[in-house]
Amino acid sequence: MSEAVVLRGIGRTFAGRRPIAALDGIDLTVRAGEFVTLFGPSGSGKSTLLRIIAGLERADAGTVQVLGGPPREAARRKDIGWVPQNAALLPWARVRTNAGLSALVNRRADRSSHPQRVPQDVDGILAEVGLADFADARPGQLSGGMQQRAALARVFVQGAPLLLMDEPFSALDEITRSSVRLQLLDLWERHRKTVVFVTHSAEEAALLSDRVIVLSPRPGRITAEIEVPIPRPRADCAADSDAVRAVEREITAALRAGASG
Ligand SMILES: Nc1ncnc2c1ncn2[C@@H]1O[C@H](COP(=O)(O)OP(=O)(O)OP(=O)(O)O)[C@@H](O)[C@H]1O
Repeated sequence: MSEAVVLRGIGRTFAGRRPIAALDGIDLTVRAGEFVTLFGPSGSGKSTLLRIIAGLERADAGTVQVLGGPPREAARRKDIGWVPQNAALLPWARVRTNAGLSALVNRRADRSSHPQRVPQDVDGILAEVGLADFADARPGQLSGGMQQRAALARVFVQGAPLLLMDEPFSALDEITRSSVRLQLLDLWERHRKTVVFVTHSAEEAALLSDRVIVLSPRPGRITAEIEVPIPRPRADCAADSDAVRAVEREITAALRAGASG
């Protein structure tokens, strides 16, 4: 399948005494294996859109197709992995258990075979995120950055073809954040899952993404789509290469133009 997510005319208004129009007329196709970032001001509906793709929130208008069907079907098949802002690891379980848990639970919950979901080797992925020596540690023994790397390992072990990440690094300090970001870049370039990512960092969006979708202030509408032409693998171009800086400037300019238009 070449299209992982297809959104057509998506709108969402939250009811209330003063209804809040969060999203309006969103048309977006995410190709299988693409890394797409949603970028926009606070309140532009990024999390709402991610939740609609995950099947956690309904759209009032438009249609949503995820992996060829309704989002809830994909979620029921455990074909969607979610990375939240906080690592949300089980404090009493070792890192290896945490990383393997969702894959194990999914296997038990649903024994039918889903060719798109390929659970990965736990220790192999922990090694890829640099946690091989901490597989037997408990989350409390890890730094914040290491905990978030364990959360990344967990979602890659799960083997879901579509990963949704809602500001996964926003709670980290800047130095830790740039190192975990490179870890995700490396992991993604090896595994090439479809990712829809939300961030407030133009630098992060430029470094990680194939394409950046810029949203206007509320109600969120797509005001720009920026293809990132930086060749992969990108680990060597680190955060301060001229190519990343140029894309970062383009994203920031598009955000400003969308906010004023
Ligand atoms: N359950 C809800 N009930 C009422 N209003 C909501 C609900 N969820 C979101 N909203 C409103 O919808 C708008 C979009 O929210 P959303 O969290 O999707 O934006 P965002 O772009 O992710 O923001 P941020 O960057 O600050 O996380 C906001 O004005 C928010 O207050």
